[in-house]
Amino acid sequence: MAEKLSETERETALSELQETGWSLDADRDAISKEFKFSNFVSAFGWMSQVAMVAEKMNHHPEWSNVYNNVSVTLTTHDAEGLTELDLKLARRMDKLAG
Ligand SMILES: C[C@H](O)[C@H](O)[C@H]1CNC2=NC(N)=NC(=O)C2=N1
Repeated sequence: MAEKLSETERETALSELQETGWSLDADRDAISKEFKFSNFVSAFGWMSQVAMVAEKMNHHPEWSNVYNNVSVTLTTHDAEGLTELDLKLARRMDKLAG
């Protein structure tokens, strides 16, 4: 099982991820981001790609979609906080969003 990030690991990762629009929800030890697309089909296409990646990783996002907007929160339920898996999925999401 993935281990919770150390304080240093968390800070290093956050300073990188904040540059692409992720923010920390300190209460939940989770990271969140709003992804905006040009329309619903682009948003849902991206969600489909991410779903395949998430299933392969066995690490799943909390997300909701309204038209061209997808709100994402990542945390590791099993560890009750942020782990390397959340960082990995966040980076994959950014990459797939282009
Ligand atoms: C049994 C299964 O491995 C677990 O429930 C997985 C599935 N997907 C998961 N996704 C997330 N985000 N956190 C988890 O702890 C988690 N655990």
